[in-house]
Amino acid sequence: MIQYNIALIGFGGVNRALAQMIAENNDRWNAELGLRLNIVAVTDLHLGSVISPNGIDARLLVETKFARGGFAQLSGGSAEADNEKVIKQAPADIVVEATFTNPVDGEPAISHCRWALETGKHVVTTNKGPVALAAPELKSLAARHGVKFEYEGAVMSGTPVIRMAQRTLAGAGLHGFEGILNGTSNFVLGRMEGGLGLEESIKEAQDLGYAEADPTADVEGHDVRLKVVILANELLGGKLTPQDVACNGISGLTAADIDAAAREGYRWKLIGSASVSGDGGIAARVAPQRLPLDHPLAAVGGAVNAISFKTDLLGAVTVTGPGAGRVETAYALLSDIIAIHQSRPSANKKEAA
Ligand SMILES: NC(=O)c1ccc[n+]([C@@H]2O[C@H](COP(=O)([O-])OP(=O)(O)OC[C@H]3O[C@@H](n4cnc5c(N)ncnc54)[C@H](O)[C@@H]3O)[C@@H](O)[C@H]2O)c1
Ligand SMILES: N[C@@H](CCO)C(=O)O
Repeated sequence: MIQYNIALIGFGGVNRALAQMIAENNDRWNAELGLRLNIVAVTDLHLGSVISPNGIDARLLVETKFARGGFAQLSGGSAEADNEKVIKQAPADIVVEATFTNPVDGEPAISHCRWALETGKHVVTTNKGPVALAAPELKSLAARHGVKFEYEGAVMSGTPVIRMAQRTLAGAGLHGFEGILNGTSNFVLGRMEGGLGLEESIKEAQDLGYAEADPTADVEGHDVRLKVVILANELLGGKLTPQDVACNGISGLTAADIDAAAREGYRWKLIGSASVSGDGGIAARVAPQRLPLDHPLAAVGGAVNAISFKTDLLGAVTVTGPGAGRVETAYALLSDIIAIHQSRPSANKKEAA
C-alpha cells in the first residue's frame, strides 16, 4: 500500500467533496488500488490554512462548520491563507489545486501550480486557468522535476475525455470535435425551456454547485472557450490562446427565441468546436446553435455534457457524461491521483514482469 500525502488548495465545493470521498473510501481504495490519501494541509482564502504533517481527519474537515478564518482553531492552523508556505513547506506528495478559475490570466492558480512543481510535488487540478493558459510551461516544469501535472477535470468534470481521447483514439486520425462543454449553460437552457427566467435558472445552477464563482463565465461562453483551447491544444496539436476562439454565449437568447425553436422542432445548445483546416491551422469557436431535435447533442439535458470527436478511421465518436458537479469533479481529481499512482516506475516494472 502507498499512502499519498495531499495538500488541498481551495476548500470549496470540489475539494470538500474530495475530502468527503477520502473520509468514506480510503479502505476500499487501499483494497482495490493499493493507495490511501492523507490530507496534510489545506488552505482557503476565507478559512485560512493548516499544516499537519501527521494528517488531518477528513471527516472532521467536512463536518465542522468553520467560520471565516476558522482553520486557526485546528492544531497547526492559521486564520491566514498562506498558500505559498503551504504549497512549498507542507510534506505533501500531491497538491490539489481547486481555487477559482481566472479566465484572464489564470492567477493565482498558475503560481500555485508552479510552486508545487518546483518543489517536486505532483499537481492535480480542475482549474481551467493553468491548463488553458500555461500548460506548456507547467508540463515542462513537471518533467524537469520528475513529477506529474494532471488535469482531467478541466473539461467535462469527471467524464474522462482528455485521457480517453489521448490514449484510446491514438492513431484514429482525430481532426476535430464539437460538444456541449458547459454544464451550467446547458442546465439553464433546459430550465428556460421549462419557462424559468435566466436569473432564477442561474441561481439554481449555483445552488447545485455547477456554476463558476462568477457565472458570467458560464453564460457568456468564456468557460467553454477555455475548454476548447485545452482540447484543441491537447488533442489537435494546437497552440491556441482564448483570443483565437470566437466566443458568444447564451445570455442574448430570450424566452421568445427558445419558444420559437421548440415550436419549429429545434433546441438551442451552446456548442464549442474546433477542427483542423486544410492548411493545418485550427478553426475554433463557441456559439449557441439551433439543433434539430434528432441531432445527437440535442437530447443532452441538465448539467450533462457531450463531445463528438471527429476521426478519419471511426467517423464520429461521441462521449456523454457529467459536465459539472462537486462530487463528479472531485472524482476527476481522484482519477488524476490514480493515474499518478499507476504511472510510478515500480507499478510499470510490475506490469512488464
Ligand atoms: N464545480 C464544478 O462543477 C467544477 C467542474 C469542473 C471544474 N471546476 C473548477 O474547479 C475549481 C473549484 O471549483 P469549486 O466548484 O470547488 O469552486 P468554489 O467556488 O466552490 O471553491 C473555490 C474555493 O477556492 C477558494 N479560493 C479562491 N481563491 C483562493 C486563493 N487565492 N487561495 C485559496 N483559496 C482560494 C474559495 O474561498 C473557495 O472556497 C474551479 O476552478 C472550477 O472552475 C469546477
Ligand atoms: N461551471 C462549469 C464547471 C465545469 O467546468 C460548468 O458549468 O460546466
